[in-house]
Amino acid sequence: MAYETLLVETRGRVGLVTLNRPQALNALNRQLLEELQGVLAGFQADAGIGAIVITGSEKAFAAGADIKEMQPYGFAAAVTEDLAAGWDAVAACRKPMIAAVSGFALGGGCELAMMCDFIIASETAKFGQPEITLGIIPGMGGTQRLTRAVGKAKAMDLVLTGRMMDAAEAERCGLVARVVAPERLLEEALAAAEKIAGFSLPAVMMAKEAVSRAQETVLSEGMRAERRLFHALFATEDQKEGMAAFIEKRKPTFANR
Ligand SMILES: CC(C)(O)CC(=O)SCCNC(=O)CCNC(=O)[C@H](O)C(C)(C)COP(=O)(O)OP(=O)(O)OC[C@H]1O[C@@H](n2cnc3c(N)ncnc32)[C@H](O)[C@@H]1OP(=O)(O)O
Repeated sequence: MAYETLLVETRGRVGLVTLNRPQALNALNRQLLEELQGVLAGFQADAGIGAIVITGSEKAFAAGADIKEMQPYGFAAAVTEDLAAGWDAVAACRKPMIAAVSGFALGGGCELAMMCDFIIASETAKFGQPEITLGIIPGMGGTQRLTRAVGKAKAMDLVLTGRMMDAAEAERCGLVARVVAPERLLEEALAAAEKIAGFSLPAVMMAKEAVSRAQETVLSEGMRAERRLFHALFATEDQKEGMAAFIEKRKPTFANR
């Protein structure tokens, strides 16, 4: 299938999505959102895909939501169309997603990266929530996910000043999991994704669900959720296989059931 705003490939068990609107620094418009929703639904349904990498260009992961598309909106249209709500479907993808970020990840670009389960950044990456400079605030989860990722002080600094932070600062404050040289970015992200895709998919999905729960609830609720997911995995063939393989000193072969 051909897309206008994305390049879509599979590399082994990894689905690779490259944002592809170079003329607009990968600004996230309606068409890109619709195409991304479709691609992720396809990867979700494809038993051969165990993890997903979302990346952009060397200059920009994404420079935010498309300002030219948003500019004519009034309050009534924003509220009735629920502007930005379509991104919830992207964040709801149940397979692990890694953002491989080079260059600008601003506004919606930073928010898209934060919808992924973790971010691997090139040394050239720049993160920010500059919406305040446009007379708005983040609308794709920036005030919420950024605050959970980096804490109130840093989130307030970024959201209220609209400044950018570089990859080193983003790693120091916990937004980014790893920083790598620009030429190693995709290789590193694909290797991490392939590694994840080699594990039992039910275990991977439950691990993702359990860690994600920690972002949303109090400790006691999160502990209960973790315990139930942990118990449930003892009903899988993969648990038997994984533990038998350890005891027999061999590599496990997971069947994803
Ligand atoms: C989702 C919400 C609700 O949270 C809201 C948002 O995401 S609002 C958007 C937040 N993002 C921004 O404010 C960043 C806007 N872009 C920039 O500040 C700059 O483009 C830059 C600093 C990222 C890069 O600057 P520079 O290298 O000088 O490139 P430009 O000439 O500015 O850009 C090239 C080209 O891309 C177009 N562009 C860039 N960003 C966007 C955008 N977010 N939406 C639409 N178009 C964008 C820019 O207009 C240029 O196009 P042309 O004018 O050459 O046609």
